[in-house]
Amino acid sequence: MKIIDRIKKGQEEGRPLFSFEYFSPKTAQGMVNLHDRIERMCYLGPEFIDITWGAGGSRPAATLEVVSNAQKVYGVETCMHLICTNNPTDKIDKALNEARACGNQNILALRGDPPHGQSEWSACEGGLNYGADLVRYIRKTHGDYFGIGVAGYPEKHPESATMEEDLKYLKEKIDAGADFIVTQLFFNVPMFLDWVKACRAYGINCPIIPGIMPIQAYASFKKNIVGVSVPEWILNGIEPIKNDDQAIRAFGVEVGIKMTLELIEGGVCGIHYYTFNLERSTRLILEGAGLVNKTDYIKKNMPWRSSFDEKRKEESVRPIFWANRQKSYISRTDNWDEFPNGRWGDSRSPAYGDLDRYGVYLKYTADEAIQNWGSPNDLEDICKLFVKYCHGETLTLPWSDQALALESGTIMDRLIELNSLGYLTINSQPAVNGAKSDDKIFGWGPKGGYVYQKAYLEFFVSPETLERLKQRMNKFPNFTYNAMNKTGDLHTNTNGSKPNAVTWGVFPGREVVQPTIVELASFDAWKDEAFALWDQWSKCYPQNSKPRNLLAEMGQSWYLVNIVNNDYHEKDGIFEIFKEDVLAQQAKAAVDAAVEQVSAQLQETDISVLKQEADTSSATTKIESIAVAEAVKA
Ligand SMILES: Cc1cc2nc3c(=O)[nH]c(=O)nc-3n(C[C@H](O)[C@H](O)[C@H](O)COP(=O)(O)OP(=O)(O)OC[C@H]3O[C@@H](n4cnc5c(N)ncnc54)[C@H](O)[C@@H]3O)c2cc1C
Ligand SMILES: NC(=O)c1ccc[n+]([C@@H]2O[C@H](COP(=O)([O-])OP(=O)(O)OC[C@H]3O[C@@H](n4cnc5c(N)ncnc54)[C@H](O)[C@@H]3O)[C@@H](O)[C@H]2O)c1
Repeated sequence: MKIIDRIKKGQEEGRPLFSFEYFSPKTAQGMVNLHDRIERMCYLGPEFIDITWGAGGSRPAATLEVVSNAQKVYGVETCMHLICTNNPTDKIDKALNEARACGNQNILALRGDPPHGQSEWSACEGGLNYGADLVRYIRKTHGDYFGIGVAGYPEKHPESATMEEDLKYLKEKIDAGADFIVTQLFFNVPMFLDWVKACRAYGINCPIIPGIMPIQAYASFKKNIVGVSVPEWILNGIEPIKNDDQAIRAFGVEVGIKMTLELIEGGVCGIHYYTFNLERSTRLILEGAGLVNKTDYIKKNMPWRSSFDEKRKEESVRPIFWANRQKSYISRTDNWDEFPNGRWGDSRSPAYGDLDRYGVYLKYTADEAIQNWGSPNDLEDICKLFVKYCHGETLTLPWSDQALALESGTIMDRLIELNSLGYLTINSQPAVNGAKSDDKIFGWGPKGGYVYQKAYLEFFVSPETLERLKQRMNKFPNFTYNAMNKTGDLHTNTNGSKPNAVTWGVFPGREVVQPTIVELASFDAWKDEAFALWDQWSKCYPQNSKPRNLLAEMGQSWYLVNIVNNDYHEKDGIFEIFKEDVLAQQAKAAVDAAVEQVSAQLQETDISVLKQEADTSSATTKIESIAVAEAVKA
């Protein structure tokens, strides 16, 4: 059924609808668990769900797999996003035909952002220009079969010069045959309601569904508010609790409930929730706003819970005797992957690794990249850039969106040393042996706890340096490492893929929590993105230029390595493995300095004088002194 018909029915019945957005997961296990999650969330009663299309046209097969399963297996009305970026019309035809073949009848038609490394939008060869062109194309090729939604921007699209211009093109999309609008996320409800009035005044009369993002973690909140105005009360509420994931989620639910109620009050036809593939916050918002009935949900979805006594209903800890029945455990809890929001999360989670809804990519245009990172011509230039980043002289790298965290200050000198040696670091954490959870530098999680970390380093190295490192590894029995190049050539001493907890916390009255793990499956998924960033960075420079060739070649041949020192008592132990390089560098520096000193002295000494002096010495001494003097001068 078309979404527009569902919206009309909801409007006739006077009930506000709600819907969920998901993205296609990065790992195979994440995909399996997303299906479980979608199935469970269907019991909340969304009118439809939609699945994003990876930026730059990446992983269309994964999008289609989720669409197909949701539509066919769970029977939930599903809307597939489709973009023009990197999608010539033959690919668009293929996607539409496949969507149609699995019973899908709804498309969110989008232009997409400019391809990676490009600051301005241009269509690909054989592709379409704008969202409106895609709407027209779908209508031309499939008539009325699909219901079509388009994107709207309550704070205007960043490329539009004025709101007037933005509304003009929004209307063009509706006139081209779109049925409804879903908006970009926002936090200011009165501003949204004013924008709806402006749309109506402009003659845009179709249903407009506001899209809102439950705040579930500080990092993703920060990443997604670029260009979005956030009311003071939200900013003031979030900053003091930014290191306490549990408090952030609770606050996010509070914000979500308030916005939902205000929007319903403002007369919207429905609300679209950007779930980021997580479940709990969205469910709590819907319950808090009275849009779903908690008891009904538990009865339908978790019959085992409703038969428990009251005290056990909120259980989310895995009893020890379930240890070997992960699937039962996972599907019995709705928040197994939600608290606390770790650095990389768990690769089994559908939400794994995505702080951005449409995938990881270089956040800068080519001009900005060149301005930020210069034009490296050789390895030395690249090492210098990484060293500058560690010094705080440049605030980002392609792999690091933000300046070094406070905790990295404690190992900054060591990081500088490593980068100057050609170990290009992109992530790190120092060892911590029981800091208080409210510690200004290392603390996280609820108050009254203690937190721990194993030292961790992640860096790129040349194949030759990797070989040298591997040879040293057996002298460090507490170290585990994984290394992979772009093609997936793996070197490891981890013997299998068991997750290694590298950050954990002990808090009053709850189980030990381990937000960050290192494991092969997530490393494997991450490495594709890490190497894609070399490629995207290289494309910021003109073809055949030195920087372009250098960066492309490094992305092709270098390895991404992570090392964990499992003995978290050793504060600086992880750096011992690089000692030989440091000593060699120091020895080389000493020799260079000595040669420089001698040659400076010789500059002042005339060789002819030496020759004269030598004439008075024995023949052997004479030849030796002249040879030494000439060699040093050379
Ligand atoms: C609800 C929602 C879902 C999204 N899902 C995805 C997703 O799954 N994958 C993804 O990669 N991205 C997604 N995006 C991001 C979206 O692709 C970008 O915001 C993109 O930059 C604009 O897409 P659009 O369809 O709104 O573009 P358009 O409507 O084509 O507008 C883009 C810009 O061009 C201007 N414009 C339009 N027509 C013309 C014209 N004829 N002449 C000159 N200028 C014109 C507009 O004013 C605007 O500034 C989503 C955005 C939203 C709001
Ligand atoms: N190993 C894996 O399995 C895996 C999987 C996914 C992502 N990642 C990593 O996650 C990173 C982003 O995640 P995050 O949430 O941990 O970020 P974060 O900001 O929470 O933490 C990054 C930490 O690394 C430090 N750091 C940042 N840039 C650095 C650099 N260039 N050199 C040395 N230290 C640096 C920061 O100061 C901070 O302490 C990616 O860049 C990637 O390295 C790793």
